[in-house]
Amino acid sequence: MVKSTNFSQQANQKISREEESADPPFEETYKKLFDEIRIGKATSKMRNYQNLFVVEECELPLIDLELLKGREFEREECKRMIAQASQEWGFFQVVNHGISQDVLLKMRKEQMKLFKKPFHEKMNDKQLNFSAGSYRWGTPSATCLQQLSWSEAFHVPLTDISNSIHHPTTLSFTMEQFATTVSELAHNLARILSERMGYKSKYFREICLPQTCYVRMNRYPACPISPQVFGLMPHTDSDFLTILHQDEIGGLQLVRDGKWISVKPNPEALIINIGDLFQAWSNGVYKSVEHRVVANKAKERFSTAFFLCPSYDTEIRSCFEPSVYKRFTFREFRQQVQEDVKKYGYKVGLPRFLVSTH
Ligand SMILES: C=C1C[C@]23C[C@@]1(O)CC[C@H]2[C@@]12CC[C@H](O)[C@@](C)(C(=O)O1)[C@H]2[C@@H]3C(=O)O
Ligand SMILES: O=C(O)CCC(=O)C(=O)O
Ligand SMILES: [Fe+2]
Repeated sequence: MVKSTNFSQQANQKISREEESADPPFEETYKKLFDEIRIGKATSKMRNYQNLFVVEECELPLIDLELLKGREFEREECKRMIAQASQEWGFFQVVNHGISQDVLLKMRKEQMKLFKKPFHEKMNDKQLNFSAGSYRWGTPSATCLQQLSWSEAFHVPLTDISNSIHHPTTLSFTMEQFATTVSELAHNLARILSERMGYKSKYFREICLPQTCYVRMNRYPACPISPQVFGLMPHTDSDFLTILHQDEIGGLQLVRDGKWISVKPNPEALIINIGDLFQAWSNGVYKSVEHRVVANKAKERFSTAFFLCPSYDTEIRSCFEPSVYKRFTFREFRQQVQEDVKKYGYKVGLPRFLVSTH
């Protein structure tokens, strides 16, 4: 009797410990993949995969958006730099971007509080008033360690953010402030990039609506088996453009001239990257570049991203002929990505839509 009481007490303690843990249960859920390490399969695969260890650190092209408020020649120079970085790097960073440090700081603080909640609460949270499926972690489709992302995220459409304001909390209020200001910046950048291609229009304002644009709050827990697993596996973004704010930990890497390079963190700057849809629309002029996050062995890391996406029925076609890509709707693109991820464990992306040359 004494024994069984002890046992149930222990079990209860274990359950409450598990319930209280904020970290997703990576090891338990992906036990099979972790067995790869024990039998030595993972390391040899990793070596073949891509060189994870030798990466140079770089500073992304830095653009001061204050210039957009300057004289005609300053405005022109700023726009030229934005277009040039989008063509050559697919990535750049901006300062004096109009989103106050106060909003960025508040956003990060609220995000940290949110992720501190016990795992089961994040999975089932009713108080947050986000749609089902907003909370994501790991990679359900992973068949090997290289396809597993050691991270958790809240992936929230702008419409959910506006709705959450009906049950005001500091989190919903801060997200609304963040989303409104960052969304405005995204639209301004999209307009500049389209004007540089000769298009003066409200195109992006008309097609990118709050239902399909979203804010993604990422948390990368410290990962004891880094670098055998990524914080976020290599991918390109399925949008027009992404605006990212990362903390001082570092870990974001991108492909430049065929090599992986790591981005030097600058918490005052916002990182902008071109997504697949801008590459298709610009007929390959602006580049959607592969990037990934390397998990940190000792420290957790946070980032917040805004994705500028069109409504699902929008047809994406290139702004000049002959087009490198077939026309596709955003819905078709998303479906193809999901199909590929399910089938192969990774996203194929734009190459699926190339016009065949024979
Ligand atoms: C398995 C995958 C889903 C994803 C593309 C990827 O191959 C790797 C990362 C995933 C991610 C993360 C950020 C964005 O939410 C997302 C839309 C993206 O561009 O890369 C998703 C992809 C997805 O669900 O399409
Ligand atoms: O966290 C980062 O630095 C990158 C996040 C990212 O690439 C994404 O959410 O698509
Ligand atoms: Fe990304």
